[in-house]
Amino acid sequence: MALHLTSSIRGRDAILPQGHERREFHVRARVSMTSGAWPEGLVCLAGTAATWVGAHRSRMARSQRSRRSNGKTSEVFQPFWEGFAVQPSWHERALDVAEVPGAGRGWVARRQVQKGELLLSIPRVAAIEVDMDEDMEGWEAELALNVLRRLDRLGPAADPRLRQKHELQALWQDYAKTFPEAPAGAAFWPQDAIITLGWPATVEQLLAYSQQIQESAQWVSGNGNVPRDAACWAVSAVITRSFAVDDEVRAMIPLADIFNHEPRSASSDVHEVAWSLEGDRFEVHAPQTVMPGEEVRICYGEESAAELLAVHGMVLPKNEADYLEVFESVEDLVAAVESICGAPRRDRLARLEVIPVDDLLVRPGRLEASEPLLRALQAMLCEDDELCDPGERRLRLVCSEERQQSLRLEALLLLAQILRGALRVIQDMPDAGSPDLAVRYRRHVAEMLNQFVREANDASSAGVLKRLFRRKRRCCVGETVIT
Ligand SMILES: C[S@@+](CC[C@H](N)C(=O)[O-])C[C@H]1O[C@@H](n2cnc3c(N)ncnc32)[C@H](O)[C@@H]1O
Repeated sequence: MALHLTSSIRGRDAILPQGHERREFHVRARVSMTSGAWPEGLVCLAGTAATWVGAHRSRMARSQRSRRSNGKTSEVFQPFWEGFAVQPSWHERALDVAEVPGAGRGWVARRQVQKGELLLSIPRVAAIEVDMDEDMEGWEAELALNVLRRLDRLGPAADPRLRQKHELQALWQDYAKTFPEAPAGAAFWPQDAIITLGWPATVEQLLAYSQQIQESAQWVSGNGNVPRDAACWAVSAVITRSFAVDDEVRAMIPLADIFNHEPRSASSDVHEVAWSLEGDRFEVHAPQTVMPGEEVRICYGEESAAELLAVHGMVLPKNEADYLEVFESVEDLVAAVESICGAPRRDRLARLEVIPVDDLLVRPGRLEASEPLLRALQAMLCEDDELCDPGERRLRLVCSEERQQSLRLEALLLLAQILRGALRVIQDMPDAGSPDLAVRYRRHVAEMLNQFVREANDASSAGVLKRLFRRKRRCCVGETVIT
């Protein structure tokens, strides 16, 4: 049976420790931003990731992560490896636990590891699980309570039926001591700290997710009769260290939770399935070939910077799965275009509604990464008769090649103008009073916006020059597929 991350990775099988289900993250809560200084029409809300072609991590980056394993760190895990009956045997293992700067501990190759090689095989009985159907929300509460039960940490007034004796209880109690003592995710921050993240869509997502997490902690605290801190610890442990299995089960799997995250987009060719459930054992296979001393990382899912921050409290320098939600809906996009260009477009809304909200995102990297948003803008800017609806919820731009280029240029300049406004707001936010991670997140957002604006400037000056010097040629009718 294949295991997969329920909604973040579409159409592919994988098992990934993941902080939350994307659909849960998208619970919406209206936020009134304090600044009021956002460019008119720029409303940011949750959306989901669309695929895009991103750069793959370089050999250089991998070798920078190479770590000599410290024998002592690894040996701490020998009793767990043997006690949980992990295979292959401790002496035949391909990996060591090592300290990885900036990432806590991670699994490092003791020898060359071949892509697809079996790294860990863990009996299912060693895991702590919760059943999970498609619509189950708040799974983290149930799994956190199960963790506290397994650790025998329920309070005296908890329902006695929840008490559980398990053969691996003592081992789990020791194993759990290796977890971080306090939650690191921004979902546990107070509301005013979350607001300092600055980007409206992120703030909105985080506030909604934080509310869900707080409610889960409340439920765990009540049902387990444990202090709030203990409940938050357990919820944080399960959202940072559990694995989704076929949309049916969520599991804390000892030793498998030591793999660190490798951010990758859906289109990455190294985005291989690392996990499977074979019979009554969880298996982890190497997602790619790794040299001795290099860390083996797996992809937790297509997590944006905001999602990683919410769950894990980390802002990674490079994340090809990242995105920024610029418009909440096509209607917001229309409003932005109208307010900047002064051209009414509302009557086109019905036709434009086929554009998925997933397209209204800015992504890091070259302009091509944000192509769906640029195409949506072109559909907004063109004349009525240049837009063709061939049915099946598709839209096409049908006009001369030259006209298409000019529309693309217009779209680029318009989006750059909108993003420049957003950039100013982000950059003007004072660092004082914001958690360090919020400042890092805002810098990350500013960097992404700056990159887009730079690229747009370069592309538009190249485009203008091309048009100025273009020799007269016959215009042929071209087609651009919008959706
Ligand atoms: C599943 S655990 C991985 C093992 C963890 N490093 C440890 O020491 O126990 C997930 C946590 O590891 C850290 N982590 C995972 N991937 C990381 C990365 N690429 N960079 C920095 N920290 C990372 C985060 O703290 C995250 O919440």
